[in-house]
Amino acid sequence: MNVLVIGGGNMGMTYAAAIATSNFLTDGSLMIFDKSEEKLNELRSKGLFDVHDQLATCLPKADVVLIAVKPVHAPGLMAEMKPMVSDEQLFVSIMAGVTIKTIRKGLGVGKVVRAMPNLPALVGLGMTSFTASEQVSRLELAAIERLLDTTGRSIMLPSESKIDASTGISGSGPAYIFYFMQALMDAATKMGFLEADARLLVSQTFAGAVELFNSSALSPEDWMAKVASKGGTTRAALDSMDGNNVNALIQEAAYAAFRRAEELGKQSEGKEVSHA
Ligand SMILES: NC(=O)C1=CN([C@@H]2O[C@H](COP(=O)(O)OP(=O)(O)OC[C@H]3O[C@@H](n4cnc5c(N)ncnc54)[C@H](OP(=O)(O)O)[C@@H]3O)[C@@H](O)[C@H]2O)C=CC1
Ligand SMILES: O=C(O)[C@@H]1CCC=N1
Repeated sequence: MNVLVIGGGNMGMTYAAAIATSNFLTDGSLMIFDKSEEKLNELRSKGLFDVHDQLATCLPKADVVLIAVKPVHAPGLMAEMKPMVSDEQLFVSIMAGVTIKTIRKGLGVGKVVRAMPNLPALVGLGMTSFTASEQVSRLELAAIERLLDTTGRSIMLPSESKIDASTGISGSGPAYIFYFMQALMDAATKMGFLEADARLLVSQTFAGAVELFNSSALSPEDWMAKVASKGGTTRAALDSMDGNNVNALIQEAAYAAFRRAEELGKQSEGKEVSHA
């Protein structure tokens, strides 16, 4: 199988490197295409893949094409790709808010997988959700799942609406965690800790809590109860968060991302977006 990654930015480079260093490709080649000379030099210096600066030299040879450019570049890229693609090829897009319908129409093809990864893919701990057009076979889906899993874990979802929902949870989710980390670091700094110490206190606390959570089937609420003693410090903090409706506010934020993903999808299809 020949795989082509289009766009060698954060995500494209991450996927290409993960595929290259995994045992995903037992035969065929891994190609990567970008337009910027600086990016091309960086890609070449890795020595991991076959780097192309022309679509014509790589696109027709690809069995699977992973599209990893920014959504704003999608229309121009698809117009350039269209004369060189065939219905046998399978297209995997990780572009946020670009629907399968838009890609099928833009490229004039049938087999499209839409995936929503997240940034921890950079360190092999990504969470990717994906769904596919009905033209993609079970065998092809299994291969795509293995490809996505080179950057962490993946989950297949039944619809694009669920992809939009997962964008509000796992796609944008790392930023919510960083938000919480920043708030705790700000508190630590106010309490007089040096920034390096604040960073250690916060990062080890997050890492330890996640490790604990993954060590059993207990819910976050079960774990909260284990940390909090009656009348103790944790109860004081949790009561403060409950009093300020923090749970509901976090849910509202996740829904804001979900709604924005839906809006972007509609815009990619040229539909009006109502802000009612
Ligand atoms: N970052 C994240 O957490 C997540 C990102 N995504 C999605 O991943 C996609 C890629 O994001 P990211 O890697 O951060 O973006 P980057 O801007 O880092 O990478 C995109 C790359 O594609 C290049 N490019 C632009 N147009 C073309 C073209 N026509 N042909 C070839 N290459 C082109 C860009 O070059 P140049 O810089 O010169 O424009 C750049 O090198 C986006 O669609 C985003 O929605 C999805 C989930 C999470
Ligand atoms: O913010 C965004 O639009 C993209 C999608 C999920 C993460 N980053």
